[in-house]
Amino acid sequence: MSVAVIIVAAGRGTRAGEGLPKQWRDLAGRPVLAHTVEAFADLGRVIVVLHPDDMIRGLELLGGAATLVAGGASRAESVQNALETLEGSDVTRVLIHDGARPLIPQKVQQAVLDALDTHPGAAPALPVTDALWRGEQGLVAGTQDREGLYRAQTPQGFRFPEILAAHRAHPGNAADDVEVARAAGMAVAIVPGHEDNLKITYAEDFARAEAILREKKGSQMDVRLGNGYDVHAFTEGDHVILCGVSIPHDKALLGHSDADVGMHALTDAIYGAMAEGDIGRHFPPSDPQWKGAASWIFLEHAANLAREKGFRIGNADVTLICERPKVGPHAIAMAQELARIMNVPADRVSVKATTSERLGFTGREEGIASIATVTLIGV
Ligand SMILES: Nc1ccn([C@@H]2O[C@H](COP(=O)(O)OP(=O)(O)OP(=O)(O)O)[C@@H](O)[C@H]2O)c(=O)n1
Ligand SMILES: C[C@](O)(CO)[C@H](O)COP(=O)(O)O
Repeated sequence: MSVAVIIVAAGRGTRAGEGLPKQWRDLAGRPVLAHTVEAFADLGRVIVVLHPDDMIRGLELLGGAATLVAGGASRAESVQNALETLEGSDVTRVLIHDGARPLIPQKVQQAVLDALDTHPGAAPALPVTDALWRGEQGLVAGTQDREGLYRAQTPQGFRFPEILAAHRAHPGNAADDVEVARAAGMAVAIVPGHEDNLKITYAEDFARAEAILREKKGSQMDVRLGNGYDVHAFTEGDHVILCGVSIPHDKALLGHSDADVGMHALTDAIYGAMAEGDIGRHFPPSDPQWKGAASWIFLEHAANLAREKGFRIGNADVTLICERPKVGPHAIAMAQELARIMNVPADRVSVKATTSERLGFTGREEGIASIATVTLIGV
């Protein structure tokens, strides 16, 4: 079973008022959309549907953490655009989620996926608990029986071929994908939703979402800090590889692997935060299979191990210490490459450089040193 998650975020958020569309506004220090994407990081392939005007912003925020697709004029069109990109893939199930629901609990995602074992569609919802009235001109004009009424949430999950066919057949203007699925005759199971899974719709919803996040973080805080340090000496050559980026230079770095000193420091920082030793413990230099190895193998292993142990990478900060080559022009590409390998949003990774004022071995250009710091956050 291969799962894809479609996060629709191509709307303009008009009801949330003026300013940036709600998915790009700040929620506890990061854009709403960064929270939403991160909530699905462990599930499978993530596709984010964006307004065509937002594609560059999306690339900067999400880097390699998601595939970006341009949205349409309605939510249903946006969803269909994403579904079409999956045709011919190995995806068998899709979860379709509002980018504006950043606090989606993992147990709700799992309940939807589990229900797809027995139903072609499944979606979370909460029973209506308040009394319902009809109103006219500010007066109560009657009551409405609430028996059997639910407040619909996302992610709404479906078997892939059926929902693609349903969207293709639908005339448009559906409130959600359950409506599209039902129009095609698909049975959709209701699974328990969650009060935290609010859809940010109006400006005041941001304060509610912040409060929920604060409460969650307070009760779950398990933050680990790791540091890493590495040095590689120069040898003859015509380029160096730093944080996954190849830079022409009049020397190369000497090492058992590709000598990517920045990536090694970062990898050791992740292992360190988990008290899991260092690269040498997981990839012994005595083992010939790692000779000349690309360092992304080490970094990816450390990041995956962190995830397996129940952590997400909060942020990573790498400093390269050298007189030459100049790192500045490559720093953004380096940070994006590290983010892609670790599968974290690009705004959580920093690469910077300093000289040592011509002092010491780095000052004499005998080699390059690197230090890295990382936080791991228990989830
Ligand atoms: N053409 C559209 C319209 C909506 N959405 C997405 O569908 C989700 C639910 O829609 P809603 O909350 O109504 O968002 P907006 O359409 O942005 O809000 P508004 O109606 O206030 O403008 C949002 O994540 C929104 O970005 C989308 O991807 N494409
Ligand atoms: C899909 C949805 O979130 C279900 O509650 C909702 O229908 C989409 O948002 P809107 O406010 O109805 O546009």
